[in-house]
Amino acid sequence: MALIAEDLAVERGGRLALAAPDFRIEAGEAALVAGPNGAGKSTLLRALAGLSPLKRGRVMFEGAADVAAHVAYAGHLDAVKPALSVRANLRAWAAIYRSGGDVDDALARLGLAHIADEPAAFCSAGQKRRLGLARLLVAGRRIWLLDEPTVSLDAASVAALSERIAAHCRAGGIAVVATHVEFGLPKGPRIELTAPEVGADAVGDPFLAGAWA
Ligand SMILES: Nc1ncnc2c1ncn2[C@@H]1O[C@H](COP(=O)(O)OP(=O)(O)OP(=O)(O)O)[C@@H](O)[C@H]1O
Repeated sequence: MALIAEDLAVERGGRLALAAPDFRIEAGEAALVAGPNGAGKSTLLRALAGLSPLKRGRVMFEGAADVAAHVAYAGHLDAVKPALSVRANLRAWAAIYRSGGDVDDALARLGLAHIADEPAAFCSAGQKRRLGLARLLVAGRRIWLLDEPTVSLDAASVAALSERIAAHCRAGGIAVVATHVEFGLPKGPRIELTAPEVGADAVGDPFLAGAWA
């Protein structure tokens, strides 16, 4: 019942973007993915979601390699359709996941019931983020991948998110959370990433190299 990664490496733009330590996350655990800007946190989540191909290594869930089929991914972009109502946005996601997830229950749990019939275009940044997180509740997937989920959230919403993740893990789910802001998470491994070493021929980060000065 564990999510296991071995020898993972991913290239983006022709350069090594991720070289992750091996990890094993048991059912009921939440893993914290930590590391400085550019260390590969988003790349790791994208790889687990099947959005970035592996250069090396393997990922397994319950002994099989089709990890992406078990994943619900909340990335940096909110994927909100502004012309649709808040409820219609979530219904569309429930249909995509074919989960039969309870849309109105998810809206209520994320504090969005009062704006369910408003166009999503009217949502504030935090409300859009909560709508993105409500997708997880209707997805019916065992593995939640969350990339900086606290961005734009107020303190009450961070506490509610923490409780939703805890409930997911209590039900036997797994969460993989990349965050610079450590908030209350269920127990689980800490996956510490460092930026892969760049070869002498590689182009470094011009910002970090001081090229703006
Ligand atoms: N679309 C892309 N094309 C090429 N390289 C990319 C792309 N996106 C990210 N990278 C590179 O991949 C490496 C890892 O980036 P990633 O976004 O995974 O880091 P991160 O740890 O999530 O950073 P942050 O804390 O800033 O969000 C960085 O060196 C980055 O420059």
